[in-house]
Amino acid sequence: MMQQTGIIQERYHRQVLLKEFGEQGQQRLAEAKVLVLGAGGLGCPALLYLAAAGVGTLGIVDFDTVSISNLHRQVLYGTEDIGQLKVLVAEQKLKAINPDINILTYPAKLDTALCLELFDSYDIILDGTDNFATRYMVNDACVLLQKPLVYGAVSRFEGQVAVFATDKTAVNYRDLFPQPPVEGEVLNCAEAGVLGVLPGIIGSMQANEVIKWITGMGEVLKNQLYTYHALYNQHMTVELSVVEENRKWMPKNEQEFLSTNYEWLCGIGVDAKEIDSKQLEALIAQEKLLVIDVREEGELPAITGVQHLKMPLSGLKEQLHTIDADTVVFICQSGKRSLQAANWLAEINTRINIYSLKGGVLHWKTYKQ
Ligand SMILES: Nc1ncnc2c1ncn2[C@@H]1O[C@H](COP(=O)(O)OP(=O)(O)OP(=O)(O)O)[C@@H](O)[C@H]1O
Repeated sequence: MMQQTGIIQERYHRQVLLKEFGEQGQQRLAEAKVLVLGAGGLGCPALLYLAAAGVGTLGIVDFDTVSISNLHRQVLYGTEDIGQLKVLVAEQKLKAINPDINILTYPAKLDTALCLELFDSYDIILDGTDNFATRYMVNDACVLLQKPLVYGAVSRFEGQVAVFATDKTAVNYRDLFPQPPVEGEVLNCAEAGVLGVLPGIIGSMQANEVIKWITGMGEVLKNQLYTYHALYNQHMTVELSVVEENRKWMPKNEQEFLSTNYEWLCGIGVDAKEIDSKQLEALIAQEKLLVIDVREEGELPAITGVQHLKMPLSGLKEQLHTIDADTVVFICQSGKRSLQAANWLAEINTRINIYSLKGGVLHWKTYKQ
């Protein structure tokens, strides 16, 4: 036991030497539980440094397997790992670096239910994922569960880092980016490219923020956004503040969170927001469905058999902010105006599940006969 303690002391000797860190810092790391989301470009360097530094428990979530185009930046993997699950290779490599820590792997695609299941048992979350749907979801889960979140992102030669803390004055991802970008506006690494070393820098910075948060050393990037440009060595720290207006569509409780479709609100599957009459009948059987008829006054046939609101398309834009329900279905005569209405609401609302009835009332009436 004495000998093992000696080896452990030697392993961490150079960081324990730092008076700001010391034995207390090492102890705090050993007791900490850190969850890393995504074992890709950002997750790999972050995991390497967190494991090497002696974080007691590391959780890793990723559903993906290693591919050859990952290898220039995902430094935990080698050519022989192609085709293997990232979390399993990562676990093996990290264990070889530091056998004294616990590693828990989750080979799954993170969704709302998994966020609620996992986040609670960790002290801090590091987001190394690469898509907007996951970032908004992770942010909202961390706000709901009061978990600190270390955010990072890279594209081409630029990267950014921020820490979303848990107190009332703390900024979160929605203050920074109120709306997901429209489809195609921001390209991911696979489309835009990325210099391999950049996620190395940004992921390492995320690990540094985690270590500072846990040990209490220095200052974390709370209410600040750090940006870095690798080509010109330009960097900037911007002060951020809470923007209440940006938060109005955030889920207010776990139930609302679970019923939010993050992929859909980020424009993934936007074309699928039309439903047919059969799907509408199934939705009507559910509670909290709001049906809105966007035809103008006096248009026939009338909608019967389901409670609904009348909001003619001509005045709808002014009324959009009053719409509040888990699920809304817009209906018009043939399905064109209702699709327009659904798009308008989707632009300003990131929480409601919004649908348009394909074929409109005419199709629905025929279906019911
Ligand atoms: N919802 C999610 N649940 C679990 N893992 C996720 C989720 N979203 C993204 N990831 C993981 O985050 C990692 C992000 O890594 P990175 O940005 O380097 O891109 P990549 O998907 O590995 O590669 P490329 O974009 O070049 O195909 C990936 O390993 C991906 O599988």
